[in-house]
Amino acid sequence: MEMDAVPSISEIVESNEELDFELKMDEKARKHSVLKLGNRYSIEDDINRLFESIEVRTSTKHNDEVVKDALRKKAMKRPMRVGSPQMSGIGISEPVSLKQALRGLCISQASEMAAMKRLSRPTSSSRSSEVGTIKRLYRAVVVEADGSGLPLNEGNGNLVEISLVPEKITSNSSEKMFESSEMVKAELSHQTLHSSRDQVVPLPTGFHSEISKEEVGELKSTDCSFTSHVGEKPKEADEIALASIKVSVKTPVPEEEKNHLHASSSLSVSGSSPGRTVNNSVCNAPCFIKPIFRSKSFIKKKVKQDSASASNSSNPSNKKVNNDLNPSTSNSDSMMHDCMLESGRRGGAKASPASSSTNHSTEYNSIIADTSSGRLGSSLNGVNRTRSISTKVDERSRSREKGEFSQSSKSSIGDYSSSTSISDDSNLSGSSRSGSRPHMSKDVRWEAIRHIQKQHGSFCLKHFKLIKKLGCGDIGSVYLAELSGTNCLFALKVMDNDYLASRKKMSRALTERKILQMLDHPFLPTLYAHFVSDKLSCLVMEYCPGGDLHVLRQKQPGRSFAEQAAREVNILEEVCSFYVAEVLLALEYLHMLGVVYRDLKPENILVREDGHIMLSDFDLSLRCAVNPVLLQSSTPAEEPAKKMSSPCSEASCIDPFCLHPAWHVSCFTPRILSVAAAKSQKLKSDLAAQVSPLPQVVVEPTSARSNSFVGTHEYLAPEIIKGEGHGSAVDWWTFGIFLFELLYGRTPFKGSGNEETLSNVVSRSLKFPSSPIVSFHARDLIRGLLIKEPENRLGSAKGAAEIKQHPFFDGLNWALIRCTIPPELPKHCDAGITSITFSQNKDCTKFKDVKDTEEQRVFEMF
Ligand SMILES: Nc1ncnc2c1ncn2[C@@H]1O[C@H](COP(=O)(O)OP(=O)(O)OP(=O)(O)O)[C@@H](O)[C@H]1O
Repeated sequence: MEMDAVPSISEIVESNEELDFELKMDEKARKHSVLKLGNRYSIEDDINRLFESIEVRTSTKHNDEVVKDALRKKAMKRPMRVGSPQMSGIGISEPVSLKQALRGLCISQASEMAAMKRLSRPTSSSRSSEVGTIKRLYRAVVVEADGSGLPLNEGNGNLVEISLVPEKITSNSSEKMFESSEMVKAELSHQTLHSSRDQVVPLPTGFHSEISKEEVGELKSTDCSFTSHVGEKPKEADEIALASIKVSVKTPVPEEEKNHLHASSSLSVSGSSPGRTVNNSVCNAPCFIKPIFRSKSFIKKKVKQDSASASNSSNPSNKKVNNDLNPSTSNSDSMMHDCMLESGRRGGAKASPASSSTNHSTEYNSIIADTSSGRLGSSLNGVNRTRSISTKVDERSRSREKGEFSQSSKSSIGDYSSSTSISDDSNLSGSSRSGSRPHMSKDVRWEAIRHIQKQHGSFCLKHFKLIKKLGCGDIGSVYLAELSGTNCLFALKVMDNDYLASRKKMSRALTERKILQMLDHPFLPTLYAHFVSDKLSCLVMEYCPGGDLHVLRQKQPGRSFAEQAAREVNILEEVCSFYVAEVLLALEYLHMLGVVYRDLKPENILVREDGHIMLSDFDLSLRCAVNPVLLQSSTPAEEPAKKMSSPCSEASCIDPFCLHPAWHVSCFTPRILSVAAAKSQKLKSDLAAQVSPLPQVVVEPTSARSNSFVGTHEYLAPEIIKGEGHGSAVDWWTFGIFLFELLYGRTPFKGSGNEETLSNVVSRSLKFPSSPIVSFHARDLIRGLLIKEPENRLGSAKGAAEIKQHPFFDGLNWALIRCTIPPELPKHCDAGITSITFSQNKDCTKFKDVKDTEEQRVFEMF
C-alpha cells in the first residue's frame, strides 16, 4: 500500500518564528544586561578605579575553554575586573566595601551572560544544544506516545512534526497550521452525514485493510492497561494543544483525498510530500467547515472503499495475544462480543468491517454491506442528503423501541482529529488505584476489585455478570454489570478493537480513557479499572442509575424544567441552577486539568444515585496544556455592585452566614431573606466593599486551540462552525445552550435541518421565547454565555470563576453544593413514563428506562 511505502521521517521543524524569537530574545538579553548595569557608564570611571585593585583569577573549574577564553577576553575589554566567585574564582586582594564587591559581581555576571549569549549565537553549538533539547522533548513525547519505551528510531518512526512556537504566536500562523493539519485529518478521518433527526454518523475512510498491528494493539497490553502509542500507519491520535510545543502526526494522503483537500476553501495541503503537510494558508474570512455536507462523489468513493475493505478485511495481524487476560476463552468476553454484534445487527453502525477472520465478521460484513448498499445508496442518489446514512439513528431508535435506553435527537459529531497525546499515562491497571483518588478512596468497589484480583490473580471480563445494556455510543456500548460475587455494580464500557481501529476511533477511545484516569471529582466518573482482550477494550466505571438529564427533562411538563416557573419561578430556577452549577463545577475542574469538554448536552449529564450529576463521555474532549495565571482582582469600586449584593457567591467562602443551621446542608441561601438576614447581608457587603480583593488564580486553558469539527449541531459554538479555531470558550457556549435548553425545553438556534441550525448559530441573534417565564438573571447569564465572539464571551477570560459570580447563582454556596440534598423533582407516574425518583432511588437495579409510548415518541420529535 501507499502507506507502507512512505518513508518514516521524524522531523524537527524550527520555524522562522522561533529563530526570530531567539534573535529577539538575544537582543532583549543584551538590553536587559545593559539595563541591569544601570548607570554603569556614568559611574564607570569610579568603578574602574575601585576594581583596579581586585585581582582577577580565571576559573580552573570551567570546562569550556572556548567560552572561558572568550569570557576572559570579554572581561579584559570591560572596564571592570570582577567575575563571579563561583565561576571565576575571584579573590579580593585588597579590601573593598561589600557594596562595591556586589556591584562588581553584578556587572561581571551581566557581562558574562551577554558574552555567552553573543558567543552562542553565531556558533552552531548552542543551536545544536537547543536542537538537542528539542530532540529530547520530541523523544519524550514520541516515546511516551509510542509507549514502547524504546528509543525513537528517527528513520522508521512516524511522521511526526514538532514545531516550537513562541506562545504569543500560537494563535496565529503556527497555531493555524497545526490546527489546519488537525482539520485535514478530521476531514479525512470521518466523513459525516446527517439524518433527518440531526444524527451525524461518521463514515469510514477506507483505510480498513491497512490497520496495523500497532493500531490494533494500541488498546492491548499484558498488564491490563492500555498502551498509548502512535501507530506506524495513519491513525487518529489524541489532540494536543500546547502553548509552545505543537505536535502533529502526519499521515499519508490518498490521492483522491488530496484532491478533495485541495478543493477545500479553507485548507491547502501539499501533496508532494509523502506525509501530509498543511500549508499556512488558512482562510481568514469566516467560512463554514461542513464535513457533513461534502460532495456526493466523495461520499461514494468513501463508501466504495469501505465496502471493499469490508470484504477484504482479513487482518491476521490483529491477533495479538494477551497472555494475562486471554479473554478469547472468556465467556463474558464472547457474550459481550455477541452483545455488541447484536447491537451492531440491530443498528448496523457499530459493526467492524475488519474482522472477517472471525465468525462474527460475516455478520459485520453483512451489516456493512447492508448499510452501504441500502440506506446509504439511496441517500447518495441525491434524493435527500438529510436522509443519508443513519445507522446511528437506527440503532438508537431501534434500541429505544426495545426500551433499552434513552436517546435524544442530538448526537455528537465526531469529526475528531489528530495529533499525539500529552503524556500522563498513570498506567492504571486492572488493580485499583484508589490511593490516587482521594474523594473515592473509601468506595467499597475498590476493595471488591482488589479482592477479585487477589482471588483469581487477574481481573477481566469474565469476572463480570452483565445485567443490562445501558446505552450505545459512537465508540462503544455501555452495560450495567455486577462484579461477580460482590454485589458491586459498575458501568462497563465495551469497545470493539477492530471497530475502533477500522473507523479510526482508537484515539478517541484513548483520549477518553486517559481523561477518565485523571479524574477525581464528585461530578465526574471514577474509572476503577480498564482492561483489554483480543477483541474488546473495557472501561470499568462508576454506574449512574438515574438516567441522563435529557430523560429527566423529558419528564418535565413541556419538557423544560421551568414550565412551572410561571407559578414558582424561584423554586424551579433553583432546580435548574442546581444542575447547571454542578455542571459548571465539573467543567471548571476539567479545565483545570487541561481538558476542554466540547460535548456538553443533557444526554451526557448522568444523574447519580444520590441525585447529583455526573458528566460523562470524554471521547470528543480536547486535552491541552494549562497554565495557572494570577490575576489581580479589580478594586471594590470597579467591581459591579451586583457581586456584593449576594449572600455568597464564592466557592471559598468560609463565612458562617453561609452555613445555615438547617437540618441538612443546603447550598442555597433563601432568596427571600428575613429582615435580620438582609441586614447581615448588607453588613457583609459593606465590609466586603472595604476590603481589598485578593488576587485571583485563573486556571483556564485559554491558549488551547483546535480546529476539529466536534460537538453536537445544536450545541456547536460559532467558532467551531466557522472553523476559526476554538479553545476552552466553546464549553461556555455549550453551557449557555444547556441552560437555555433546561429552562425553555429547546435549544435556541435549532433550525429545520442541520444546515439551518449551523447557519442560525453563526448569524441569528439570540431570542428568548415569551414562555415560559424565565428570570432576568437567567436570561442575562445566557446572553453572556451565548456571545458569538469567543473572546467576549462570559467565562473566556477568567473561566468558571467569572460565571460563578453571575447573579443567577446568587445564594448558592459553591463549596457546599456537593453535600446538599438535590432538589426534589416532580414525579410523573403517567401510564407510559416510569418515574425516576432521584434522591430516593437507592436500589439502582430498580431503575427503569423510559418505556416506549406514543408520548415518548412525541418527545423524541423534539
Ligand atoms: N457510567 C454510566 N452509568 C450509567 N449509564 C451510562 C454510564 N456511562 C454511559 N452510560 C449510558 O450509556 C450510553 C452510552 O454512553 P457513551 O458514553 O458510550 O456514549 P454517548 O454518550 O452516547 O456518546 P458518544 O457517542 O459521543 O460516545 C449513554 O447515553 C448513557 O445513557
